[in-house]
Amino acid sequence: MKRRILTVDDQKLSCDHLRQILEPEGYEVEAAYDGATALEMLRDKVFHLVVTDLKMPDMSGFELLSTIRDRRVPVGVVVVTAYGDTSEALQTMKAGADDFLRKPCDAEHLRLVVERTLKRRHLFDELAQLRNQLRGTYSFHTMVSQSPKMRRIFDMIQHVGQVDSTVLIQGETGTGKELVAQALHAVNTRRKGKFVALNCAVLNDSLLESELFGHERGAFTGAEKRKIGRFEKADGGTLLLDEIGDISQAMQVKLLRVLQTGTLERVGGVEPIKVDVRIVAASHKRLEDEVKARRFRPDLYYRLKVVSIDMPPLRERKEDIPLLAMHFVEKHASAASPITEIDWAAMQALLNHQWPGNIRELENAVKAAVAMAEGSVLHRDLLPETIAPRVSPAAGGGPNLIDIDERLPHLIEDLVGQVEREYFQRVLSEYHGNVARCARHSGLSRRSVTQKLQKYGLERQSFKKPKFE
Ligand SMILES: Nc1ncnc2c1ncn2[C@@H]1O[C@H](COP(=O)(O)OP(=O)(O)OP(=O)(O)O)[C@@H](O)[C@H]1O
Repeated sequence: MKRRILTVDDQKLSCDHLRQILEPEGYEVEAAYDGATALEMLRDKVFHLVVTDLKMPDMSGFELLSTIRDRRVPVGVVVVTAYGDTSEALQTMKAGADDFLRKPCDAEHLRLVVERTLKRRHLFDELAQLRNQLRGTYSFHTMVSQSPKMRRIFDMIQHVGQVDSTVLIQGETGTGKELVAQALHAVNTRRKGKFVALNCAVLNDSLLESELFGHERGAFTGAEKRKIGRFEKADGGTLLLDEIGDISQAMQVKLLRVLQTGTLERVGGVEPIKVDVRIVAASHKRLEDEVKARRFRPDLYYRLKVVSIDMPPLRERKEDIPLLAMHFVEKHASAASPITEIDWAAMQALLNHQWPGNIRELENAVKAAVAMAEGSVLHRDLLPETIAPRVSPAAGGGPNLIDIDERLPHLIEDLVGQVEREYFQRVLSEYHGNVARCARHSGLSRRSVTQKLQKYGLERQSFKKPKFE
């Protein structure tokens, strides 16, 4: 299908000039000589891109852009600004322009900007469509991820969830260790019992001991009532011991004893109490190193790491950033902050950041941006400066002030490919390889489904229901 471009300028000559450059490139080009006509044309016909002048007598290009975005017309917009007016260019980007061009338009630059904008729009639209189709495909309990490393962890949780082995989850802060622990609880029959968590790093030994094991009335000054500890509260369920690498040697001994015997004594108590608790331990420190440095007991370490899960940091699974960012937009958007999209420049800043605070840092950044946003789009300058350093207009000068990361289209293309492959795999298996039913389900023609299966090397035969005589 030919890509259709609408040029908007009160100067007929300028529209003709754009047409002369763009038509030989294979685009279908139409012109409107004022904003109101442009809006009418956009209502009546599908356009993929609008290239509008900024200065026009009745409705300015700026107003046209804002109306297009307010009405959520799914079209790319490139604004043509006066030469050298940097602040104007920045303003238009803030208002949701995909890109801008300076007058007089250089043919080569125009071709490049148009091609790039159309490509990005196309990928973004595809991504948005897939997101709707696939809500669910990349979720696992309260987590979302499409990175192969995380998908393996999800499989593992499903697998070890059925047994009661102790699990050690290691990984940097904010990588989702607690969510993994909750998922381990949720897939186990113990989900009928409680999931109890305790951060061991914030308490001194005596407080930690009474928090874990409870205490009897009068066990120490201030112990006015009997207290039930976390172990007892988690009886029949799961106990997450977070930041286990930070507990003292003395506490390690006490904990080991409870793990070995399955019984504990409350502080100040004499009666052994039997508990049936599945232990999940988490640590941002690598316990193996702590053992080598003789700060952590090897016997406790081996007892904890019957199953070991290593959480990859976010910088090693950048393909998850668009998915997670959109997940957090959806999670935190509200009637007062009705964000539905993340613009290109903001997404690029998210992809370029190194995320020392991992997913928690990403969630906080998106949450704050959603709360501050006024329109439906999360723009780059809503993100913290540490993630999206401000571009000073004075420092500009090149054709584009915002440096577009050229890897991004590939990254998104890969993502779309992966998402799509998994989608078709799932639908094929649901309909046992029946292409007609897959086509009906996905709203595509049989031919398109067959092409997709070929593209992703999916053999419909292998999804057929086995026949038994
Ligand atoms: N895969 C994921 N999908 C959605 N949200 C996630 C995912 N992973 C983590 N989060 C969110 O990121 C935040 C941090 O996750 P979590 O508390 O589980 O990390 P953690 O590794 O236990 O952190 P810490 O080491 O600081 O205790 C939470 O708000 C959580 O909801």
